[in-house]
Amino acid sequence: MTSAPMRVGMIGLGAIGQGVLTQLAAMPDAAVDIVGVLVRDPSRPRLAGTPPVVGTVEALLALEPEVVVEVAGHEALAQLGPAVLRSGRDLIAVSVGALARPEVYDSLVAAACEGGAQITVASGAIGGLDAISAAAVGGITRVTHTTRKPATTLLGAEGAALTEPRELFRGTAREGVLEFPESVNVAAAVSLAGVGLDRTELVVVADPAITRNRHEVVVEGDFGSLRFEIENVPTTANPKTGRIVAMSIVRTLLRRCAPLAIG
Ligand SMILES: NC(=O)C1=CN([C@@H]2O[C@H](COP(=O)(O)OP(=O)(O)OC[C@H]3O[C@@H](n4cnc5c(N)ncnc54)[C@H](O)[C@@H]3O)[C@@H](O)[C@H]2O)C=CC1
Ligand SMILES: O=C([O-])CC(=O)C(=O)O
Repeated sequence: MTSAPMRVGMIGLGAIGQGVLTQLAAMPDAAVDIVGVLVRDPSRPRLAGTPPVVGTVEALLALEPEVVVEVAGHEALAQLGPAVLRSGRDLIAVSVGALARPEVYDSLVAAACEGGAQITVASGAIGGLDAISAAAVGGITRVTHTTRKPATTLLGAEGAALTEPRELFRGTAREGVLEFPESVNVAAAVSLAGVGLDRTELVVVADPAITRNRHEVVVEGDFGSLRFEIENVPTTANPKTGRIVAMSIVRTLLRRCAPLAIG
């Protein structure tokens, strides 16, 4: 017996959104149907094969997705996420740095409780969230997260003149994810898995010698210690964003209906 494909709505059709469509197109056996995508301008011509586009969250929910994916940025998650959750649909989010604003955190959690729905933070450009959240059960003493991206990615034209790495930020994850809303959402994910946004130490470095987006996380606690490093190939559409982010969305969707779920 085959079950009906999972009905998925998506908010945003930029580097990650297009990446999700491309990955799914290469997986014809994946039982995932993107029933609609919320975009800023639905009248704009789209590539052949693009799912139906809509211009409001109400129109997206009218397409009856069972789950909605947010890949559109902090403001979109803050403004549109509550309506999705209140309608009873689960929300898979990547712009998780938005939760550093207490009022956004509170409104998303309240809407999830009201709708009986769940917010899942996709692993996005990072990994190890499962181990960090397990370690948090026993007690974590310290978490440091260092993000290095190519200098031009973080500084634009000014970065081209850099001859050595420049530290752009050192402080709490809460401050950093709001200062770099398109570059270190991963630090918010690590924080929420571990010791929270105020106790997670974040460093952001613009590095003229690298071509990939690097994240390094070190955790110490009762469990022992953990060191996680990843070097992400940037997407062509948005060099701040690694290719793996779209892959993580597809993986999160497939996990929802898999008989065996890993991690
Ligand atoms: N957790 C993670 O690992 C990562 C999270 N991100 C987050 O994902 C966001 C999206 O990343 P990309 O796709 O690379 O950005 P992008 O800039 O390529 O695409 C974002 C798209 O969302 C659309 N959009 C924005 N607000 C919207 C709204 N209210 N309604 C409909 N569409 C809207 C924009 O028009 C744009 O097409 C980033 O801003 C960042 O916050 C990005 C990379 C990694
Ligand atoms: O793709 C990455 O390297 C991470 C990123 O932009 C983010 O966390 O916002």
